[in-house]
Amino acid sequence: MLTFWQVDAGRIQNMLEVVKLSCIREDSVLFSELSFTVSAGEMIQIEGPNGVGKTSLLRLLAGLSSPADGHILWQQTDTLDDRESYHQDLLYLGHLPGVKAELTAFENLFFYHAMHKAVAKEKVWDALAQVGLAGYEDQLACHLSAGQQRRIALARLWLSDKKLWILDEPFTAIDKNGVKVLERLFLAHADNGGSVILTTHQDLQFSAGRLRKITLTRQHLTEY
Ligand SMILES: Nc1ncnc2c1ncn2[C@@H]1O[C@H](COP(=O)(O)OP(=O)(O)OP(=O)(O)O)[C@@H](O)[C@H]1O
Repeated sequence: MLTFWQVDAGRIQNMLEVVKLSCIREDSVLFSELSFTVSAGEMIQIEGPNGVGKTSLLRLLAGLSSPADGHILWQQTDTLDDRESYHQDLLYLGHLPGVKAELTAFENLFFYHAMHKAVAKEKVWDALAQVGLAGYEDQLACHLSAGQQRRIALARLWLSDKKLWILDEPFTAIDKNGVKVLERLFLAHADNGGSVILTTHQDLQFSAGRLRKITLTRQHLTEY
């Protein structure tokens, strides 16, 4: 039997199905009748101009807000019907770093994971090293730069066994080398059968066809 992490190229499954999703903010329709699927092993970039609704869409996908209309299915089940299973498979990183200023880099990562399941301290140290924070583990987050604080949040990805990563502007404040490291991580995740949905205004350097782009325009959707 196939496990999630052994995706058979001939049997790529649709993991996430977005069906006729509509989003209204204040009195304004950001998008409506938005439908697309995300398969295991796929990386998707949601793009579009400022204010078009990318963050709003990711928040809907992560279950942090409710659509005006439509459905989001995870492995053929409506996420509203089994929110718990969906969230067990989901890692969402918002566009703010989401780190506690008064905790150290190590404490931020260790306590975040301890809330979900036990994690070995060595793994936390290793994850911080992966994001270039070796030597900064015991620094208070508030004493670190914006990019370093963002790296604490991103280090969660190295500890993650979640299938679906939804990442809002993960490259914000990250330097060029850090962007490359993240691109390699996303590719490895997808090659292992994971799925990544992200927003960014950057041009990413994946080989042709590896990153699918979905462009939001006011009330329109273009996919290529
Ligand atoms: N909770 C909210 N209440 C009212 N309006 C909101 C709310 N959240 C977002 N909006 C509005 O919805 C629109 C889309 O916002 P959103 O953050 O989704 O855009 P975006 O495409 O992610 O933009 P950016 O590229 O600047 O990050 C904006 O006009 C914003 O002001």
